[in-house]
Amino acid sequence: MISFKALASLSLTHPTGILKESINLPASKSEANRALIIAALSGEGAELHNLSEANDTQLLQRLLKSNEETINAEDAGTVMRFLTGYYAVTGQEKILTGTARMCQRPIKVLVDALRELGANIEYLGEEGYPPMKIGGFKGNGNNKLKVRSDISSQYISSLLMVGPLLPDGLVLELEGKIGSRPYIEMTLSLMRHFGVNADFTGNTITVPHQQYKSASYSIEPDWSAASYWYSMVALAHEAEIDLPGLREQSFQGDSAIAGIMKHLGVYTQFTEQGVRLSKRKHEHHFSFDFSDCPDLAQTIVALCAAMGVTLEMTGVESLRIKETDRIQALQIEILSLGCSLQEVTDGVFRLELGLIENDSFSFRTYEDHRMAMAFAPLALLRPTIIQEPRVVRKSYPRYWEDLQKVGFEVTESEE
Ligand SMILES: O=C(O)C1=C[C@@H](OP(=O)(O)O)[C@@H](O)[C@H](O)C1
Ligand SMILES: C=C(OP(=O)(O)O)C(=O)O
Repeated sequence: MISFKALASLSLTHPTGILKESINLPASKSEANRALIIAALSGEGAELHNLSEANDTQLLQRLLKSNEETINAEDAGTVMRFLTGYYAVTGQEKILTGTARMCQRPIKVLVDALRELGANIEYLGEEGYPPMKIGGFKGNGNNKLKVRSDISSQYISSLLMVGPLLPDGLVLELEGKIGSRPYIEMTLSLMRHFGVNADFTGNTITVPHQQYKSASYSIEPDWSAASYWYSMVALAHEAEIDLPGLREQSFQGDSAIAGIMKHLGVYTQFTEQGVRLSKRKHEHHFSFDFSDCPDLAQTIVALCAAMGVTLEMTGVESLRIKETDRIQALQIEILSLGCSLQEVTDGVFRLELGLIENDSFSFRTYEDHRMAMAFAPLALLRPTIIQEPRVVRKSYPRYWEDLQKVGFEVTESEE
């Protein structure tokens, strides 16, 4: 048994290229982390099933029980943003910090909005970034706010979840482009599931003052994690992969992967149990706007580069402020596939193809789980080394074991 947690890098090959298996995906960390915050805000009674084994969810569960003054959100964006709203409005005195990268991920939009609502938040380092000291809520602030929605939807989700607790509720007017919109809808859907009404019309979201009600909720498997299995099916010689538990009517915007992959070589059959993926012909050019599903961009760039599909993509502005600068990380890593990714006009990126000349690949992961998971399927083409494989723990800790289940040979690498 290999301890993937301890490895500096690992080597992947797939001797047959034939994939036939049923894979139990981890539960969605996005759904789980909303449900945990709502459960904490509603007091007793919320019953959550299938909570994710993802570190982001395990961490939030631990932190919500912690009496420590200093709270470390590590590299988890939802944990940082959701706890900021939660501690601020419940008046808990906390110092909230994270990894070095987390302290470079902006939080000003959320902090400004919470201050207007009556929160007391002080930056302990650079203005606009964690770490922060939170405490002492005076709940008589202005409850009608204008909030920028073009940087991160997590600020909006954080505000919405505490909205029902505010004495006069909350009215948010979203300014600018609405990025990652399905994540805002997911927040509202889960709030409704726990008995709270909210209205989203045009650019305005209204959440009256109300109480969350107890309910039970079973977290759906993670559609973002499913995207790597789509990639593997597309690159395999033969494949039939079942992903039980996924729903066609999902709260997760990343279920868009089913539609995307119609063009890129995978047929999705929705069954009573979940989905069944099989191979179909792919197109040779693909254009897509990732504004609603930014976490799928790395999967699609790596896959198109490997399959020789030219790609034009937009809606990827937020990629620069995630676990790493994902645009830059992609630009560097696809060089070994002979490809380049260039911004051709403002916000429009084009993947230019080249010849794959290497007999094997080695990919760096930049402390970003999605770099590791998006490039690993390329081991179906050439022996592939993935550096710092432990990054997958953020959302999909059993990823490497699941690859072994479908016949990948996964060994420790010297590199
Ligand atoms: O709310 C959420 O659960 C998330 C929202 C998205 O972030 P942005 O809103 O910052 O794009 C997404 O990239 C992230 O993985 C999870
Ligand atoms: C961007 C991500 O997560 P977060 O922003 O929650 O750290 C992600 O999981 O791809």
